[in-house]
Amino acid sequence: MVTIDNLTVSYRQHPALHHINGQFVDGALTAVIGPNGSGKSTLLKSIMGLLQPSGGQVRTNTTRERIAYLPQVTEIDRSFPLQVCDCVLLGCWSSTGAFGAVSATMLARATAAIRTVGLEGFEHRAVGSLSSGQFQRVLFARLLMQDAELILLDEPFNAMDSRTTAALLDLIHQWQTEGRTVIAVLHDDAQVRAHFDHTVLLARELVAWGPTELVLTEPNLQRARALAEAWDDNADICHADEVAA
Ligand SMILES: Nc1ncnc2c1ncn2[C@@H]1O[C@H](COP(=O)(O)OP(=O)(O)OP(=O)(O)O)[C@@H](O)[C@H]1O
Repeated sequence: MVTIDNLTVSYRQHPALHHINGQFVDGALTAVIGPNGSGKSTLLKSIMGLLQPSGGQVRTNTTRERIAYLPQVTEIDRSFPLQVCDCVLLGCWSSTGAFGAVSATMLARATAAIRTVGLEGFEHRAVGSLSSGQFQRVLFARLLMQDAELILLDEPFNAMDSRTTAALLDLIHQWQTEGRTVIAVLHDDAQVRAHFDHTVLLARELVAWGPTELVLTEPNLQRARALAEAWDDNADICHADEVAA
């Protein structure tokens, strides 16, 4: 469903991803891991089409409407006055449109999604009044509404307690049984080993991609750390991969 083809993505001509190649397994749970600044979020944003490659391409055989993307919680502004139920209903935005009416069926689905993530009774709470764990559950309920084939999650368990993490991991496994493809940026190796069959290990370049037990080896992890430490953020700009004007 998603093929990465010699992908280079740069910010101000400094590559955050450099000549990445690989294919995500359809219907699998794949973790994307690597040291800080290794290009994990950049990969997800590139798959979502939010960033323009400076070289290569991302190929997906699904439509944009069937891809769901959950950014890092720090990138989401929840200061606007929105109730939990309305926030969850935004998940079916592609079928209602910006000003479309919400049908009784959609409302029932939203209520069911809120129940599934353990937030029954919170339907009319303002999202700004929720704890970060409760808000993450709301965002997962919104993902449930989207009925996506491909789900991209950027550090979904960051700062979540173990109960919330376990509940959200259950949902991710449920998505897998429904045949959905999940790609998640994660930091916890033990969690990846326990729950994700496939792993992509990045350090701006690709260190390893394949079955988790073959990727998360000490030599691979050491190589990723060494590459990250050797990286110079103030290096000269890279002209080699400039997009032809
Ligand atoms: N909008 C931007 N403008 C300039 N540089 C950026 C931008 N976004 C990311 N970068 C840089 O690109 C590199 C890769 O960033 P990215 O966020 O993809 O890494 P990451 O692996 O997700 O990091 P982390 O684990 O810390 O979240 C970093 O050096 C980062 O500073």
